[in-house]
Amino acid sequence: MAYEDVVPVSLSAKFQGSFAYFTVRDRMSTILTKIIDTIHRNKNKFFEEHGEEGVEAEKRAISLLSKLRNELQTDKPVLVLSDDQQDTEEWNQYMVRQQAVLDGNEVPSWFKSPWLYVECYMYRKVQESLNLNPPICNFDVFEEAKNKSFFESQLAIIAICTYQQSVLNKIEDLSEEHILEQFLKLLQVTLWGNKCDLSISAGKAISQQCSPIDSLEVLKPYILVDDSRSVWSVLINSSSAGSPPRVDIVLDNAGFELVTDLILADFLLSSRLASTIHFHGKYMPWFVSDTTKKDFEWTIKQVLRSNHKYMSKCGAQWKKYCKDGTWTFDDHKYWTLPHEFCDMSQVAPDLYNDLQKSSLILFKGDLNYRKLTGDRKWDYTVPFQRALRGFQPAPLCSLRTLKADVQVGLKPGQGENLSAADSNWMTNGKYAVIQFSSPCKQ
Ligand SMILES: O=P(O)(O)OC[C@@]1(O)O[C@H](CO)[C@@H](O)[C@@H]1O
Ligand SMILES: [Mn+2]
Repeated sequence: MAYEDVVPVSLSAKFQGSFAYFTVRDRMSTILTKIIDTIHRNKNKFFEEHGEEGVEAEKRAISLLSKLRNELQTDKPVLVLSDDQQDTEEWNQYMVRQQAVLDGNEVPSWFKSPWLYVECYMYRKVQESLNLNPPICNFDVFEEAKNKSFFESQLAIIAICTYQQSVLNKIEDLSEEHILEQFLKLLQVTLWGNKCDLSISAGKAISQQCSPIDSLEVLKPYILVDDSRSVWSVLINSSSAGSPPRVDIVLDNAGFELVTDLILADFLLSSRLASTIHFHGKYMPWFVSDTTKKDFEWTIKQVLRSNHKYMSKCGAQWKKYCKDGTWTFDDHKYWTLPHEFCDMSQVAPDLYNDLQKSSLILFKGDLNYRKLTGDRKWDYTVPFQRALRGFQPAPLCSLRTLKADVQVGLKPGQGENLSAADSNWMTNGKYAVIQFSSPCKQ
């Protein structure tokens, strides 16, 4: 690869006092404690479903997770996976590669290895502790928290569904300029929806309480890079060329954020800016609030079942899209591997080839941004495209609120000014980017 020569180091807990260090030290072990607690609280459910075998499985899973938490807290080496799943071998090979990049006598461990790797590894190990205990292997340890955050955002969901129906009612009469205006609004709604992730708060409920449309103007100054016009150009150029494009959305969190993604997807179809939407989600519970297939289907069902007229109208339309194939959902295993996205064409060529058929890929959220940029110590002014290191299956855009200390594509001095004004600007979720990259620009 042409760029391979100068790649900055990975963020890691080995940099004491860094955000990665505090995440590995505090947030990740809190999350493990909550998981242990959740499994324990569900003991009766396991007994009802599987009898004594379910209770035994609960005990064994908890013992594996306690061991894992202890290994994390004492910076023990990371261990091979032994649950014999489709991705087990891939994970173990990745560990061997991590070993190879360390000094001869060091082994990959929680505080020495790249943060991206060990954080993904923790969620995969949680799944392993369940996989090794078959009666409870399909238990989603985060389901309760995800569903709770959906219900706690009810008012905001009603507000956005009501707004959506008012736009859709008049959509046939809207000029291109008005469609653009609505598009920009809904892109920002889905952007700020990314504030609602449950991993940064170590599982503590975060919901959207007020009307998302009303806050857009106030939030605008916090968008550090806004390439939304380039995103618009891709859509409008392909649709005026006669074929409304396929748009892919690489989802992040369930709950309010997912609803905002579905609202945008619906709008793109209703305004004929897109002809199909391909959603991508997680194959296993991931980073607390990430969307699995079950969450995706559950959310649409809940919206459809609502007593609120406009909310259920949205749900009915979304169900129809799923049924007739206008919306598809894919949970490729690559999204729950620890790789930077620049590895995708080699590690998962099937997924890369599929994404190449898209006209526009929207990447939601912070973890996707970390994987797009490799979670490395880039200078703030490095162009986004450079940080992608050749990952460009199609025009793509990251919609992300900043919750990790990696940021590229800023103007000279912009990062320094932000640091002077707000020392936590990269991690407090107050700021956001709409960052675009297109193969044509290469
Ligand atoms: O991808 P998301 O949901 O926007 O954020 C996930 C996330 O909160 O998890 C990590 C903390 O554990 C952060 O690096 C990251 O911001
Ligand atoms: Mn997430």
